Amino acid sequence: MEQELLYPLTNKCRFDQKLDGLWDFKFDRESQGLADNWTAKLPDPIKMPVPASFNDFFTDKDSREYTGDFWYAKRVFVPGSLRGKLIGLRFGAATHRATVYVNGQEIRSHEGGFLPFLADITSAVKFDEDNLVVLKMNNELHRDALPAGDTAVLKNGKKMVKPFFDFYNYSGLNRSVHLVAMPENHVVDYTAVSSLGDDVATVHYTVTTSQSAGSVSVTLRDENDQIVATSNGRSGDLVVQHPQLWNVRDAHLYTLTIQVTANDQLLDEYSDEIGIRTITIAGHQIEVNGQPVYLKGFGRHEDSIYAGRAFDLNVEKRDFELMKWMGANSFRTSHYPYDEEVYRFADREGFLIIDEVPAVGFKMAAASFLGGLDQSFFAGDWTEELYKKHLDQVTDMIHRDKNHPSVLAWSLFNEPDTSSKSAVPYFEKMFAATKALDPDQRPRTFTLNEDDTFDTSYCKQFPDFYLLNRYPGWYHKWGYEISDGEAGLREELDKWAASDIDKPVVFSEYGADTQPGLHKLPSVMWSEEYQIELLQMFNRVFDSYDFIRGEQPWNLADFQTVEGNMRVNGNKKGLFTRDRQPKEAAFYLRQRWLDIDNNF
Ligand SMILES: CCC[C@@H]1NC[C@@H](O)[C@H](O)[C@H]1C(=O)O
Repeated sequence: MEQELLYPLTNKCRFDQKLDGLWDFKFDRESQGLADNWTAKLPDPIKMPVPASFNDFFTDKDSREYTGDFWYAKRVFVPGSLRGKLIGLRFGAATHRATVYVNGQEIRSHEGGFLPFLADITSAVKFDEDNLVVLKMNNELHRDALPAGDTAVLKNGKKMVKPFFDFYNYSGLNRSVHLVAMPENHVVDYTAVSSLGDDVATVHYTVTTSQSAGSVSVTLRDENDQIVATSNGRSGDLVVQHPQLWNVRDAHLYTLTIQVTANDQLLDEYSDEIGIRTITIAGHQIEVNGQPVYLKGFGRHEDSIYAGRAFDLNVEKRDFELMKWMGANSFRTSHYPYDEEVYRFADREGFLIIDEVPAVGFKMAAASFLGGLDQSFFAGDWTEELYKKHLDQVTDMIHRDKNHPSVLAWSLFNEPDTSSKSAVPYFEKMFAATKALDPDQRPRTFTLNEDDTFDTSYCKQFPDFYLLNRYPGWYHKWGYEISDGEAGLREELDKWAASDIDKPVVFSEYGADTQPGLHKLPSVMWSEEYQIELLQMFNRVFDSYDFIRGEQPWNLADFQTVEGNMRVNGNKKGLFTRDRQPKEAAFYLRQRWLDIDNNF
């Protein structure tokens, strides 16, 4: 569990320099790098872009599919003007695990490929010189790690991942690396939680500093840079008269500035943008500022050609323009926390985010799709170790993202196997352990997969609202049989309706693989016409039940998956192609969403 997760910035007290660009890179097929002292020098390295997944740059399959240890190295100059500060390297994401060395000294390790971590290198750094930064990384999948899978050893001795999920195991330094410097006595973390009155808002804040010395003052400025509230102390209330509330697709942000001073000297300053809003679940309504909202959006992936899972500001900008064009107002960070820049986009654009940890593949049946076993995942002997990593990553996700107004809810699993009682103890522990992590007490949930229905799931008691992943018309009752698919879906929803459950239901996945440009009249599966027919079926069902409060088809865009006889170079359920151009269904769904008000 990380202590330092604040987003890096440069100001009169702090220094932040991105180390994006070409790093030295080398596979370590024999896992000999440590023994051969690669922490001092990578022998015969190649150049590798950062941020990027290494996989798709290569022209040979052994390199693209490489599984095991691999190394990065870069010489980093540290200016002498930073002397006396904490010097750190902040990694946005190292997928899936890394150990950091500086000038040959081991600094720290980190497990989890989708959340940041800070390596404090103060003790190892040489000022006004180049410093050798080296990472030893590994991208194997295991049942006791997130995301879940296996790593096989082929007869030729080469390793191969066997994911229990379908997105490609893109690996590497997928997000930016920053050289940062902060005062020894600095702001480590802050929280800001809003409550609303009659034309007034109160932002209750807390500030954590690395040392108890010094006094803290907090200022809040509006969009015209006018001070609207101030307070002193490491916790307190900022009272804002006539607040400009953050609303869905009508975002207003404030700048919160924290200063730490001693003897009239400024020790540290940290600023961030926050939104004044509340999130509540009221019966079967999801409410923002007490107003019901209807979620229109997507499951997504951080995925694009060339750099794989790398965060790419250009792709993110295009994705937001597409989502706005569609009339969307939300998305799920399926199936892992995204780069921080994504949440800042959503804060500015007024999008709601369901923030998800990579607790995906917790279902052996998924593995059986890939030739695995078919048993209850949570009966496995790996769950104790898995739980520790899972809780660690939920804790860090909430710690990192808790101050974003865009974050609506936390998704603690994607499609876990809850059709066996063996899941219940794990869920009881996880939901109990995470209840108090979010100062804003946002709802917690998980997606119920195809096999975990109203009748078969043993874990319906846990989520604050429901996310349903349902695939009639694609994975079963497909093609001409889709009418039975609709009937079956209605039968299940009738049970939800007849039950005493009074919580919102959001459809978080549904869709059909669609080959762009494939047309057939009458339709056939994989045709553009069929994708529209499937969406029309689901929309008829959504419009029949008032407790359905959101629709997020799978996926915004086509994305890369493992090879398989059910995949045509990736998952094609996108409403847009992988190069972000619309399929016919995008025009159909856009028309529907433009007619549905955000507060419907
Ligand atoms: C029936 C499971 C559907 C599955 N759900 C998780 C997503 O990550 C996959 O892409 C999606 C699919 O297979 O299209």
